[in-house]
Amino acid sequence: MAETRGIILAGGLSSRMGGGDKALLPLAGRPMIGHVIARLAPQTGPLAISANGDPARFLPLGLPVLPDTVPGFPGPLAGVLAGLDWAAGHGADQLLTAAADSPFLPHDLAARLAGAGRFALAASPDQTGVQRLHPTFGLWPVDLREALRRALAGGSRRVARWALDHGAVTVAFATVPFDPFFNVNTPADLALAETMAART
Ligand SMILES: Nc1nc2c(ncn2[C@@H]2O[C@H](COP(=O)(O)OP(=O)(O)OP(=O)(O)O)[C@@H](O)[C@H]2O)c(=O)[nH]1
Repeated sequence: MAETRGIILAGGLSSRMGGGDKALLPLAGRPMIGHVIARLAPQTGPLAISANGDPARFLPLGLPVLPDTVPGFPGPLAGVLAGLDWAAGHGADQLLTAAADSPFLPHDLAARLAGAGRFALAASPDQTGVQRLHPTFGLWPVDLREALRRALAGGSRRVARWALDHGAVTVAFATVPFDPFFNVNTPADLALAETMAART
């Protein structure tokens, strides 16, 4: 059976939030990333946090922190690469990824993605019913990591495009009662997440 490890993508600049770590902002009594850990941990093997800078700020969460290995802030794909290298180093076959700023991710994320194939990305319909990809939520085969490394070295930053070009299938999730991939980018989103957390 395939062994899977998981990472929570928490790098990036959080510029729409005014900088700092979105992942550590308090939401319903704990850091936002705490909600993601609580939902993801039962779904996969060992977890790590993908983040840059001083790892000590994540110490209370008790998970290893993986810095990006691509210079600058090239986006979440660099975090996926660091996660794939970490998973490969521990003999895992696959990597489950989730974003730290989506505190209501599906409880059946891993099962649904794994049921679709060895490389799968999540999607959900927008308000017009069109399926939108959420490429930070995926199940990635470890053996694609050298191809991803080359793509990043060549300047590729578009997660969804790269994944679809490498055989990823998409898995559609329901948005009732709300979109489980709702993500917190701004202070207004954080306020909305508080009201959503009170209802979950
Ligand atoms: N490891 C890693 N994660 C990233 C990087 N950029 C974004 N992420 C993560 O990917 C997810 C989506 O990021 P965005 O909201 O698009 O970008 P952001 O930098 O967090 O926020 P903005 O600056 O407001 O766009 C979040 O969970 C981020 O923490 C990166 O360069 N490295």
